[in-house]
Amino acid sequence: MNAIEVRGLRKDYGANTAVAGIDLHVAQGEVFALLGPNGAGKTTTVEILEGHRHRTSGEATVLGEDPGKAGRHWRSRIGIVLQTATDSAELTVAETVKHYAGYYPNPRSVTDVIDVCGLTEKAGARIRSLSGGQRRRVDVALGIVGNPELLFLDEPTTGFDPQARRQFWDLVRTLAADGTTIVLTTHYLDEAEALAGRLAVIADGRIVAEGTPATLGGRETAQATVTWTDDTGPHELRTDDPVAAVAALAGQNIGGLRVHQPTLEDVYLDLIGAAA
Ligand SMILES: Nc1ncnc2c1ncn2[C@@H]1O[C@H](COP(=O)(O)OP(=O)(O)OP(=O)(O)O)[C@@H](O)[C@H]1O
Repeated sequence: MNAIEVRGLRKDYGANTAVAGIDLHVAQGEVFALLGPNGAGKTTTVEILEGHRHRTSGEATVLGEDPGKAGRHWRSRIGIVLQTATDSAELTVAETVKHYAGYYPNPRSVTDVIDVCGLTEKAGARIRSLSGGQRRRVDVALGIVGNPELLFLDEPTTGFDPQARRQFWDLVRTLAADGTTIVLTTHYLDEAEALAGRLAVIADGRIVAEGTPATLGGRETAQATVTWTDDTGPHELRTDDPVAAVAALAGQNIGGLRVHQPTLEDVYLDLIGAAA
């Protein structure tokens, strides 16, 4: 059974359509990323799946239940890390995590959660004394302390330094290896590429492409660009066969040889541009 099944999902705010009929599924144990520009409908979609917003129409099943009707037990099986940070500023990190653990029937060990989120040194520090990135880690700790089967991460690494981002990626991989299904929204293409098994791009409330990071938008068959310079000047060649193009240059007096395969970001920007 899939962790998430969505058919024809739609959300209107008055005359404004935020989600315009989305079909998607997320398999159990999968890391699935939702990409898209500001206002595309990612948060609305995810909040409907979390049971925090009502849909206008369409069908949604999350862990076997309709998120619009599911109750407390269902909620305890889901972890959520929202964009907005927690604010229990006077409590310490350990107190906050312990407090949240109390809401769940089957919580993880508070010490383990603090450790896996890289907060051990800050366990006794008050939340208000933490940096932005450290607070974000507390948000993640609160999202996973209930030992969720399904974890929603909404732009989880915004404000992280590069090292913290890598550590967070390791944490997501650890959770995924334990069998947690993860739905990630992000604006970082490298993050989606590093973590997601599959991803979908939303623009204007619709899914405009879906695939693996390697195949999204025809990336694996897209042309490469070979550039080089010789004594007549710079050259650029778009080709399906960059190996043959480079081989043809062997033995010639050239410099600055480069082969550029489209990155996930190139493909994404093309998709978004085409949808606009
Ligand atoms: N409560 C609301 N009332 C009216 N319109 C809303 C409401 N929430 C979202 N919208 C509109 O729905 C659309 C989709 O918003 P949403 O927050 O889902 O986008 P997003 O893809 O998550 O964007 P971002 O990357 O900026 O977080 C936007 O046009 C937004 O203005």
